[in-house]
Amino acid sequence: MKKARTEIGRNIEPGRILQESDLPKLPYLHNILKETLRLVLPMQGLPPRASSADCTIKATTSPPVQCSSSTLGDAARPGALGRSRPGFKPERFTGEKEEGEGEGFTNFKYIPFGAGRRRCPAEQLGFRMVTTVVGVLVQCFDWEPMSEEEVDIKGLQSLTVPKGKHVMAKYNVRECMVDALSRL
Ligand code: HEM
Repeated sequence: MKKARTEIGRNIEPGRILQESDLPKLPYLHNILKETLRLVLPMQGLPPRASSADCTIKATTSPPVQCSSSTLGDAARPGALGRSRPGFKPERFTGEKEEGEGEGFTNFKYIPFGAGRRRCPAEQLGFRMVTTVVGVLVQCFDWEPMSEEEVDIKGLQSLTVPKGKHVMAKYNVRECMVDALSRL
C-alpha cells in the first residue's frame, strides 16, 4: 500500500482524485492487481467445453468430446505462476524476473481471464475498473486491519468466489483528500 501511495503521490497532482486515464502512469498499482489475481482468482472454474468435431493435437486425434470444467486453480501446477509460489510480490510482474517469469507471462502460466477463443472479452475493462477503484481507495483513505489475525483468503465454492470470511478494516479520510472528496 505504501509503494502504491508513493507512486500515486509522484504522478497525480496533490488533492486531485485519480481517474482511469491516469492508470498508464501507475504501473505498480496495476501490478498489485495482477499479483492479487494470481493468488486469489475471482473465478476458479472455466465453463465446460465440448468439441463438435474430431480434434487433432500433435498427431493425436480425439473424437468429439465433452470436457469437464478445467479449473484455473490448476495455475498452481509446477512451472505455472499459481499459488505454489507464495508471497505477495507485485514486483514479479516488472523487471525482477524469476525463472520462467517475464513480460506477459506467456505459455498459459498466468490465466486469470482464461485463455484462447473464449477468454474473458472484458479483461481490459475488468482490470481498469478494479485498478481505478483500488487506486482511489488507497489514495483517499488510510486503512488499518481490525485485528492482528492474518487475513483468511479462502473463498467459498461457487462459480465466482465470494470470500468465506469478510475482511474487517477501519478507514480514515486522508487530510490531503478531504477537499477533493467533499466536492464529489
Ligand atoms: C477482474 C475481473 C474479471 C475476471 C477475473 C474475469 C474472468 C473471466 C474468466 C476466467 C472467464 C472464462 C474464460 C474462459 O472460459 O476461457 C470470463 C469470461 C467472460 N467474461 Fe470475464 N472476468 C472479469 C470481468 C468481466 C467483466 C467486467 C465483464 C463484462 C463487462 C466480463 C465478461 C465476460 C464474458 C461475456 C465472458 C464469456 C466469454 C465467452 O464465453 O466467450 N468479465 N471472465
